[in-house]
Amino acid sequence: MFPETKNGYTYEDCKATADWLLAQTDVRPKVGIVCGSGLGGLADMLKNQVAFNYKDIPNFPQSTVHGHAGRLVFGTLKGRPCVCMQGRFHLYEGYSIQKITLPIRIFKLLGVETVMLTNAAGGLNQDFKVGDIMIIKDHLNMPGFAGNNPLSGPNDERFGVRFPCMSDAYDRELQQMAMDVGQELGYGDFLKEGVYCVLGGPSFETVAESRMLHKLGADAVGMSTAPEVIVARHCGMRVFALSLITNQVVMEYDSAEKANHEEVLQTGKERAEQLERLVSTMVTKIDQKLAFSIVV
Ligand SMILES: O=P(O)(O)O[C@@H]1C[C@H](O)[C@@H](CO)O1
Ligand SMILES: Nc1nc2[nH]cnc2c(=O)[nH]1
Repeated sequence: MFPETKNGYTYEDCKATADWLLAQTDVRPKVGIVCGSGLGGLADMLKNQVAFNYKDIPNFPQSTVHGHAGRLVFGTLKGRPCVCMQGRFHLYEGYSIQKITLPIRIFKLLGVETVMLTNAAGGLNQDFKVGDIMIIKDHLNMPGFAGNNPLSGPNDERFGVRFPCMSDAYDRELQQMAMDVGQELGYGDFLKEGVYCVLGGPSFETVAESRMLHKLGADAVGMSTAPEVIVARHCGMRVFALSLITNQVVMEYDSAEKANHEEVLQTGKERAEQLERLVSTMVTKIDQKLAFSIVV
């Protein structure tokens, strides 16, 4: 059976969860990280961990997907206080769009200022290869086109405005920082940028759908991230996101390739180390930048 779905969480629901967490850890995170399919190793990098299983956190959904451990981990990444979702929620798990994005509002109430999201995605851009890391510069929110937006329903101004702007959703300074860090780390050959398209899943795309998405300007397709980004921007957090291109989307009828979750997880394993180094190096630079802006 599908997990329980609740349509809408109040500010008080989110605050109760955030306060429950804050009472059990001294970590006061400034950066919140969401790990995509097979990319949960990032959370293991945190030192001085205080970790919670999702099933023990009030109001939290449960992870049901292989490759999503279902733990919220507080700790320090290279000395910087962070909180990390080792596993995210997806629409296809049967949760409401408000429920899959609930942790982002909890991030906000924990004091997070910058959200960094990773995901596994299929490559539509013909110049992309499996193993490329795509810095997301924009998204196509297909569920939103059909009226399924995480901000649907009553708006609570304590989170943000009724009609938030999304033309600057992905922080341009952080995109540039990722490019610079990637170059420094020698990732130039496999670091790309592009537009991410979210679909509801869980079925992968037909050939006709993939061709359509490519024509619409999508470089990669997945089943997450955009709803989280909308909620993060609504409540004023900075956003950085990247996709690991885990498979090439099938665009030809005579192709023998078949998309599958095992390939997605396998590619995650092969690129995990580089991806973790990119994100963790950025965290140290974001922190320096914040410290600098406070001094100035
Ligand atoms: O959580 P992400 O977006 O990384 O997960 C992707 C989309 C599906 O959940 C799964 C398909 O293999 O990977
Ligand atoms: N929709 C979708 N999600 C993915 N996640 C990882 N690969 C893919 C893909 O090819 N399509």
